[in-house]
Amino acid sequence: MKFASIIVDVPAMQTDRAFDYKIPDEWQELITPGMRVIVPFGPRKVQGFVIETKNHSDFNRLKSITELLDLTPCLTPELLQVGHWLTEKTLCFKISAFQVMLPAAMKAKYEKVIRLARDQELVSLPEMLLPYFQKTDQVNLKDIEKTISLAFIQKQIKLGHLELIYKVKQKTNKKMVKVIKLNVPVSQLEQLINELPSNAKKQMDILNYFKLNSKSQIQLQELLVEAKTSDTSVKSLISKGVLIEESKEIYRDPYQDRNFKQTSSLQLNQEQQNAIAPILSSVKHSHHEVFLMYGVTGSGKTEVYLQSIEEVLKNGKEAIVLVPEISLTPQMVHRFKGRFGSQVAVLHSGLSIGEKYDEWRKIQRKEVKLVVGARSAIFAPFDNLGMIIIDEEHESSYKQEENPRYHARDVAIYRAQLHKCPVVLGSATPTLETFARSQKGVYKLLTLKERVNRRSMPGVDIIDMREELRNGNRTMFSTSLIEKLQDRLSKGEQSVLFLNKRGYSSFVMCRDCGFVIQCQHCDISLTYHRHGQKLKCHYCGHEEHMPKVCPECQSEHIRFFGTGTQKVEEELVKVLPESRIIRMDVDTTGKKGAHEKLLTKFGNKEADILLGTQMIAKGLDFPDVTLVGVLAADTMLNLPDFRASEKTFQLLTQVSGRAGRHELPGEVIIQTYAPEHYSIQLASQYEYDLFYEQEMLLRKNHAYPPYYYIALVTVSHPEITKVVSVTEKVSQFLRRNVSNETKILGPVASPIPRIKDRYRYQCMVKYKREKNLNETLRKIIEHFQQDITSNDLLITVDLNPSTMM
Ligand SMILES: Nc1ncnc2c1ncn2[C@@H]1O[C@H](COP(=O)(O)OP(=O)(O)OP(=O)(O)O)[C@@H](O)[C@H]1O
Ligand SMILES: [Zn+2]
Ligand SMILES: [Zn+2]
Repeated sequence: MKFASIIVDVPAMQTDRAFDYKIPDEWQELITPGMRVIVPFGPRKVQGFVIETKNHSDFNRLKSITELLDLTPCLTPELLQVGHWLTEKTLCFKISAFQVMLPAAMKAKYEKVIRLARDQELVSLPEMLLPYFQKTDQVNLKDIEKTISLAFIQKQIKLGHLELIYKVKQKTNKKMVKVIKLNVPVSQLEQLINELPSNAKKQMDILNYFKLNSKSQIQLQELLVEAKTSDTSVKSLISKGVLIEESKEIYRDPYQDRNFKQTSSLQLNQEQQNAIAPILSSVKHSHHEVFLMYGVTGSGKTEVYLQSIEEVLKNGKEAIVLVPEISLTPQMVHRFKGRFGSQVAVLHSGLSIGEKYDEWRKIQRKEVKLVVGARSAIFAPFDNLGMIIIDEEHESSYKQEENPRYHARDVAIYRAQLHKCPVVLGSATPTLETFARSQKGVYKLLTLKERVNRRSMPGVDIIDMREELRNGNRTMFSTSLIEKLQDRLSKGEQSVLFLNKRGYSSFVMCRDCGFVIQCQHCDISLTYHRHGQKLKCHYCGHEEHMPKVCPECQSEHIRFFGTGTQKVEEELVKVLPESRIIRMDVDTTGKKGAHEKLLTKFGNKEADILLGTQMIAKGLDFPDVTLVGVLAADTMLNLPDFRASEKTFQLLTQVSGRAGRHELPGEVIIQTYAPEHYSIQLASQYEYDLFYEQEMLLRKNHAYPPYYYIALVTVSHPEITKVVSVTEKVSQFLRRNVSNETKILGPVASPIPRIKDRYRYQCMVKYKREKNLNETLRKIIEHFQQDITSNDLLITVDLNPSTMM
């Protein structure tokens, strides 16, 4: 192969295509699609992905590939295909699609280097430059910039004295350690020791160490400690040829030094057996199918995953398990490592860049068979996939909120089709989209109605906080919650207190009657804007003034809301001074490993109450937790988001599911200002099916998913007039180019109308069928290309947004 088609790392519309390069003779056998290379591109060198090799190119005067970064392709042929598909699906650049599939460590980083121009004689350089180029012909721009102005350097470049080049740097490299090996047979050691001069005590210690432990190699660091010896003694033995030193790559293993208790398969109950049978059959017949495993919390879904995977591995295939970032708790990792040991790689954002890179390479080298990870693990470079599992499929973290804006579920289904293997989506509260598909038979529905061992679901009490206020309780804890917390304290049982942070401080509510101000056109709460004391609707643009009294009951106690976990903790200590509290939020879990430490502490019963935000809502399975309290159930209901009710229902169900999972029965207290709201009522009764019906009706009436698809176009620019006029043009163009059934809403200011000094406007497309929509959207971006490249305009398109922000 003489030529390669390459996608270069220049994310722009004009460069979003393959470029041909010559393959130098010595690499013609070496280069295959999926490898990363360095190529000249204009004045600089950039990283690129080889997507094809060929014997013929339609272009002449091609440049050559300069450097080869991989010897094994980092993208398999299948992942290359996934990349092309992602580009089509999410309208992203090809380069972004390829890069998102790789660990951050492999992304190129560029360094600007100033080099002495060819033929440039040192003597004719301006004097101030001399010190830099005495010993070398190139200097980092960063270093030279410290003392010499950029303008001066630029002038020198113009004069042809210097040139600026871009050098590609790799972010992280493999971690290497020094290993010391014995270069003689162990049997000779005795004799060698005797031959050493008597003052070479340390060298003797080293040889004795090898002899006594009958080892032939050891890491240098370990040897120094174990044999209590010094670097110089090791060196002299190396110079004598007794030892040799080698560099060996090691993995940064975040779970090293950890023992995972080995577990084995449990006897499945009847419901579990019914659920696993069709999955196993699909595995056995290499048949692609999407299953929705709809099972209440604690019904044993994870055990079904584990046993399905066992079958996959037995067939010599590989599996991917996605879990939401925040539930990638040690508990979850333990369950997989406990069953599959070293066959498991773990990928999540708590790992360092280097650790992630190492876990990824274990997959690439086929040293593991299974990956458990957050969203991006869906791109694990397995080439013989036998199953993909997405736990808590309703979690919004499966959608990436930046380019490429993909949903892991879509990628999973696409990959599983290519590999002819099943996808299992699991949840106690599936998204409406997914459940609707299972009702239509697109996905196969598997149901687990009961908790394992028929344990009952915890009873739920809804506490009306308006009532509490009327009775003179101005604290954030209801009388009933405090009583029950006290009861648990006296019995030595544990409680979980959950504060829903999302949605705080943005909506306006009456503390006396619970009335929340909503848009008269959209059934969505208005957002409070401190600036100008205004309330705005982010869907239709409607706005009004912040009222002085409640429009419903005339009370003056109308205001916007806000409380943090820290505040809750302070208050809690006041009412329950004897309780031991662990607080988990962004502040206490910022440090690496903190999350895990706090949970372990709680698990060891070193605390009575676990207080936290979203991050404690999922996946936790502690036997002594018998009480769950939700401090403000309705905050999320008021987000400007048509999924607000659905998300509230999901969250309440998840949190309630943490109580009474083992022998002791559980209880749940939900505090709210909107006790009659259907998503709170139905969550408290574990009535997913009824919730589904009711919510579907609303979605139908308001033309939202799953009845309609949504595409969101967001325009941003530092000048508001520009933003408005572009968004207006975008909306008009869309209106002209879609069918009658499709609705175009906008232009309207985005829910967050300005970020980092850029104004944001949006336009929403609601459609059922719109075959050419992607093409139309692409045309829009192309049309504004000039403004995008040179005038700081940004147009983002999100097909299927999970938030409207
Ligand atoms: N067949 C079984 N026999 C005995 N115990 C089981 C069985 N299946 C699961 N369990 C146990 O029941 C508990 C709940 O199961 P699991 O965590 O798998 O449920 P889940 O549906 O995944 O829960 P959630 O969605 O709430 O996280 C666990 O402690 C698990 O070990
Ligand atoms: Zn009121
Ligand atoms: Zn509105």
